[in-house]
Amino acid sequence: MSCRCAPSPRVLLPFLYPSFFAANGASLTRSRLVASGTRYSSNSSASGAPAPPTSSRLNPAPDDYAAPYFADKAKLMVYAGVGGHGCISFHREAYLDDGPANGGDGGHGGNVYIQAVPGETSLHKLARRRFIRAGKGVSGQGSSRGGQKGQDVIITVPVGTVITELSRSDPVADEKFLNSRRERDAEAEDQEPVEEDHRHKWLLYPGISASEAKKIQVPRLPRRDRLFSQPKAPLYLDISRPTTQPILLAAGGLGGLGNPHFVSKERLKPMFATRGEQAFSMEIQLELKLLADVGLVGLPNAGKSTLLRALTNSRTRVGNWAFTTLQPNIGTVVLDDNKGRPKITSWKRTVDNSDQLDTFSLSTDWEQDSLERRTRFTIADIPGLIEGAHLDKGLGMEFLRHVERAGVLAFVIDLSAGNAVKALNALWNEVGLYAQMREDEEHAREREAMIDWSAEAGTSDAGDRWSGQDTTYGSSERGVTGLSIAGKPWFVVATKGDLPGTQDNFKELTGYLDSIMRGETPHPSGVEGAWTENCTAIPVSAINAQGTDRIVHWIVGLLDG
Ligand SMILES: Nc1nc2c(ncn2[C@@H]2O[C@H](COP(=O)(O)OP(=O)(O)OP(=O)(O)O)[C@@H](O)[C@H]2O)c(=O)[nH]1
Ligand SMILES: [Mg+2]
Repeated sequence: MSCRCAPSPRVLLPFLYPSFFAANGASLTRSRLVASGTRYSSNSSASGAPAPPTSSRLNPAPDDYAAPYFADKAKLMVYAGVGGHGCISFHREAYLDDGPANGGDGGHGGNVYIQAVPGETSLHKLARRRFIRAGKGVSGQGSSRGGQKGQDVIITVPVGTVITELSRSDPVADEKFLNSRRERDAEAEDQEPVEEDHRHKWLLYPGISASEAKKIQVPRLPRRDRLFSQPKAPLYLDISRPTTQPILLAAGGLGGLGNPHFVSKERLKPMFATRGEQAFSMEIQLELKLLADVGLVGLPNAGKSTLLRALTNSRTRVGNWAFTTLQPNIGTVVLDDNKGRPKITSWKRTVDNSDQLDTFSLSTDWEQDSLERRTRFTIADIPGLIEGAHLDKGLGMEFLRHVERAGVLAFVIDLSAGNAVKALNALWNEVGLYAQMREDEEHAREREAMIDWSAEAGTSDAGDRWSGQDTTYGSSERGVTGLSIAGKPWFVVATKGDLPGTQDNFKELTGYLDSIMRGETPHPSGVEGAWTENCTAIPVSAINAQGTDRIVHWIVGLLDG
């Protein structure tokens, strides 16, 4: 078992960090500590400063944690259902053995939808599945009985999921494209277009002989449009709010037509029906970007998880070694205990989109802002970053996407682990490189979206193929600038303030932050116009729950704007 943090010596905390002991209203964390059986007093005098206990909720044994299943990436092959075949049948009853055609139509194939629901928090269930298939349409039957429609499938994902199309196969669109090209070529050469052989799309009556089958003249295939049009390629959905209605990913194939559809004066007994349509399939990549209000960014072993435990009820793993946290953890700070008066009064902007069905675009004209009392906010603790994370050192930067959308960034710096200013600059450097990487990706995707890779590109019907589709597919977040992360409000949580010899480090850090606020020193990311308004450093001893109340108040102030 690895050693836990050693009990700190009795330091003169109230004199060194007066803000630990600033009166801040009711203590959120104190009550939890009392509940956990360990009593601390943040007003304890220097002489009575409690030594951290050997084991507590904030200094737990390395095996005292809860790790829910979590996956933030998944790749899926999505298959819509194929249509059921039409039926070739004739009415029969006593004394009428050769009645009229009565074959039923095939059922349409099932569709695949995607929907973001608030209860979901991870993609781990989808990450284990490679394929999602909607139901096939059932073939039609005699006595004009139509086949049942294939079962639709709804993929439920957490809010904050980004869906990117990797590839698609649409047999119907491909065939349409080939037909139009054939017609164009024939027109260019001033010839009659060669009729396409549609025989493979027909079903012939099984009772007829091969020679009879050869003689059968099938009519032209009726022109039919899919009930639902496919989203425009390449699909890119950024679902940052719960979707009130599922979003279509893959439309099922049309059911085949039964033989009564082909009855005519000349052909009273059609011995054929059409087959069900082939279905659309698409490979998609799902990427979850957790939507926390606050993101904790820090070097490994800085004390991020201990801080999360001190601020919330989270039971994330804490250990005295680097990379204790291997996957993001989310904790919730409850501001309103629902027992009457809220502990802290805070307001948040909400968007009223109740009339809208497709609510996945980030900003549109119909949005109406309104104020709502904030009763809680969430904090994301991610694995530690190290210098050179952008070169894939340590766990790399991939977890930074979970704080990319956070309203506020909290840089957690260990005051006992070397120069705090250097650590802060190293973190901002990695965050800045990450932001740049994301912007490059966005630009590449924008360029990609401008090129129509579909088989129908350049044909006249390429436009109307997608015409029924809502244009809000795709993210309005595109075109982010260098301020996407550097423009966010941020502050520093200077942890492990209880350890001796950390005061000078803290002083240097506050001096550095003051000079940033005064504009004498550039923002640590080096981005022009970055947020430098109120970047403070809050000293805490998370292991003793000292100074953590101030963080809650500070965050609420930043979130309220
Ligand atoms: N003395 C003291 N020790 C602390 C404090 N906060 C955290 N620690 C200790 O620092 C060690 C690392 O804490 P963690 O919370 O696991 O650090 P982390 O930043 O989450 O680490 P990774 O998940 O590896 O990135 C543990 O042994 C904690 O007990 C503090 O305020 N004071
Ligand atoms: Mg951790």
